[in-house]
Amino acid sequence: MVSHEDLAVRTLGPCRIDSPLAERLVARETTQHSVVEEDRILFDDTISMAGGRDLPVEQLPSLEPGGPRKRIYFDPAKTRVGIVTCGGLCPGLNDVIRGLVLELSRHYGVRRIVGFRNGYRGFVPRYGEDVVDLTPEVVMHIDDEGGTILGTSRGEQDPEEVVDALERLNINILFVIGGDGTIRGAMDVVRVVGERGLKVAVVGIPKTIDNDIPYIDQSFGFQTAMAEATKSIHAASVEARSAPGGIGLVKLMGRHSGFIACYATLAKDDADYVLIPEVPFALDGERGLLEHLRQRVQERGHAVVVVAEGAGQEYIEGEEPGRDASGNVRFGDIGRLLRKRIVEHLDAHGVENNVRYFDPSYAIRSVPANPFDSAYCLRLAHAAVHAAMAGRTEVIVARRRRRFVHIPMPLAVSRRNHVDPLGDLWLSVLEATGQPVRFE
Ligand SMILES: Nc1ncnc2c1ncn2[C@@H]1O[C@H](COP(=O)(O)OP(=O)(O)OP(=O)(O)O)[C@@H](O)[C@H]1O
Ligand SMILES: O=P(O)(O)OC[C@H]1O[C@](O)(CO)[C@@H](O)[C@@H]1O
Ligand SMILES: [Mg+2]
Repeated sequence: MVSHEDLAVRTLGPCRIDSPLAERLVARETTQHSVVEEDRILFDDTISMAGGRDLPVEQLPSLEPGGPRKRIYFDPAKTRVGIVTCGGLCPGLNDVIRGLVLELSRHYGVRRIVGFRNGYRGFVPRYGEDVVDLTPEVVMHIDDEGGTILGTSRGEQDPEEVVDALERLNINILFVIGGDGTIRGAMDVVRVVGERGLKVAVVGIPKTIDNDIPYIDQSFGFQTAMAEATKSIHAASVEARSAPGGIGLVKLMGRHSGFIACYATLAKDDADYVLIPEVPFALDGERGLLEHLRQRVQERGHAVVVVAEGAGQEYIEGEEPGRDASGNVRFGDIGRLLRKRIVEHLDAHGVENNVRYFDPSYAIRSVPANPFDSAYCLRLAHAAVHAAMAGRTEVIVARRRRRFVHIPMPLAVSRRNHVDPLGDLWLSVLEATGQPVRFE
């Protein structure tokens, strides 16, 4: 259970400098729409969860609100900022970079902002990466494109070398935009910064199309990626309905969490089956997927199956899952395996079938953010700048139940966000598809 201590945010020191934004904050109070900096946001949101702790309200676990402070830690005129993007692509990376640069320069008056190229390797001299000066002019229209203007990478780098680069460039604030691995890397940087007695704030903006960062409503780019995925589900459905025994099979990204598969399915409401890593399924047997699918195709003439890449890995034989440069598992292709097994099963039962396999893969994450995600990215960037200028460190900024909050990095990587097989989302998927609760 998350405790009060888990939610404590680290700061570099007292805020003694008047914020250039202070005037705008005078009339603010805690309402449904804002939380003042002196207030806290309760972690639990049901009576049973909060009541179960048996604590007075002021001792209940609570989060520090995000947003501007009246006084800040860093002197903007003397502050130098670094930005890095790491891990896989995600719609909105450029929006976040743009938002950070514009907020820092226009509202705080920070004049020295650099981007490190290609993830954490951009700090390490042997890669020979250049450093990019980021000005409002440079970033103004970068949100029109997907990807990241800074480039990104996977693969471990020595945090000592990262901090060497921060020292060489006199960086006071480092913004890291990335997923769980990136946040772990940032925690190593914070440790080395502390060991060297430096005052560098490290603030993260969590990025993942998989939506697997816990304790937050939704990661930026997720909505765009899942909207993009619906196009493949629609195409699969059209193909399936247009051929005798048509079966549209769509494989979507989602290594450990099936959020994209679930939401894209709900958005399109065309799929008959959704398979995700969190819910194991039997393939064979009377109550297995293949037999259910055969009956469905015979009854309705067609079917659509959506599968997340991490689902059903136990069926991929003879292949040890590989690892990428960061140590993340590289799964076998469950889509191809399903296609083969579906064809074999229906052929064996003399059922005509036409399987159309879609693997949109990188296409769903390399697009520019949609307007909702763009607005979200901008607000996350603002929150990250406010947090860093106020000397917060080893935190990510995020929206939780519609409030912007600071979440300590150790908590953000303490577990993964999963689709709960007993939760509301999976229930909605079962209602939408009509698939059995379990294939067993
Ligand atoms: N456990 C870890 N400790 C320190 N650094 C890490 C760790 N895991 C990953 N990193 C570093 O963080 C960077 C990005 O990690 P990774 O490739 O896992 O992507 P990610 O941030 O998790 O994003 P994605 O959602 O795309 O997986 C890499 O440079 C990697 O070396
Ligand atoms: O091929 P890459 O770039 O390593 O990324 C693939 C992985 O990245 C993710 O999109 C997460 O960022 C996963 O869904 C996917 O397995
Ligand atoms: Mg990751």
